[in-house]
Amino acid sequence: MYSNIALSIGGSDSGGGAGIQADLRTFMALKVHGCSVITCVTAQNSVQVKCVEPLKKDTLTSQIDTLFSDFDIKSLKTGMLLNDSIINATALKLKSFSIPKIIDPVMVSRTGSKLLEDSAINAYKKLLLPIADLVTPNIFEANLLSNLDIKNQVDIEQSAKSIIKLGAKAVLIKGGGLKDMKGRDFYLDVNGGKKWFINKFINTQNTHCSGCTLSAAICGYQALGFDLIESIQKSKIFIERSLKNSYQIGSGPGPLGHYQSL
Ligand SMILES: Nc1ncnc2c1ncn2[C@@H]1O[C@H](COP(=O)(O)OP(=O)(O)OP(=O)(O)O)[C@@H](O)[C@H]1O
Ligand SMILES: Cc1ncc(COP(=O)(O)O)c(N)n1
Repeated sequence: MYSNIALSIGGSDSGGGAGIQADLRTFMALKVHGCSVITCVTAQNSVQVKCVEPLKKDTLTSQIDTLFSDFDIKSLKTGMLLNDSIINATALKLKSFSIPKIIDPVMVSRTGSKLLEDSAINAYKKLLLPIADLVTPNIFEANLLSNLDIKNQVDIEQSAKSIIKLGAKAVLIKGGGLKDMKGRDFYLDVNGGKKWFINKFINTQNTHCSGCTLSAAICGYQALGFDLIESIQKSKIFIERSLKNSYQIGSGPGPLGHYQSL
């Protein structure tokens, strides 16, 4: 138990909803040991992100070096990376690790605050997509990565093709930003493999951290040895159950109640 190790690289959410805190809860639910590399500290609750403070570059890279010098990390995911400098430093380090890398291109919080500077989108495209084994954008993020204005399922498939052309080995576009598409995500890989992954719609406002949880679950299942497709399949079940267990802790959307897998 807990002999498999996964790593999350992202921001701290002081409200305990999203970011590193959500990822560690997810890893724990899957009985995977979770390590964390913090990129930024956010002061955040269920209705706002009050401030964001990035860590110094050396503090960031030192966290990565320290972990990899001792632990046999089986998979990793990235979340909030905020700016060019963090993206550059992270990409440079990650290039040398041949473990599954899931890139969750977090750009804006559920409460509407920017978690990625506008100028950093090019760095995402140039440096992170080419080293991604899977990238998991929502509709807003897919629009920016593919320069499209997605309106329907056909556009989602078109956007996925553009993202693969940027170098990602696979992409999973979360359809929830479109009407009647919550729970429906489109997968495409570099070999032309494609599939709609679908879970039941859960009627809840408490969806803070659903994206972080999905990418962390995929990363966690990969740390346990499942291949990418199996990991996505299992993560969709995990998400549905965790959404059913979601709860409210403040006046805004609450977090998922991470489902304890057996
Ligand atoms: N109400 C819902 N019912 C069922 N599945 C949902 C619901 N909301 C989201 N999902 C699923 O949860 C996962 C995360 O999707 P979502 O669109 O919320 O990501 P996101 O916008 O990146 O989330 P966030 O930025 O809040 O962390 C996807 O697999 C999606 O299909
Ligand atoms: C540190 C951090 N990382 C990610 C999110 C995105 O989650 P959400 O879209 O639910 O606000 C967040 N709010 N904070």
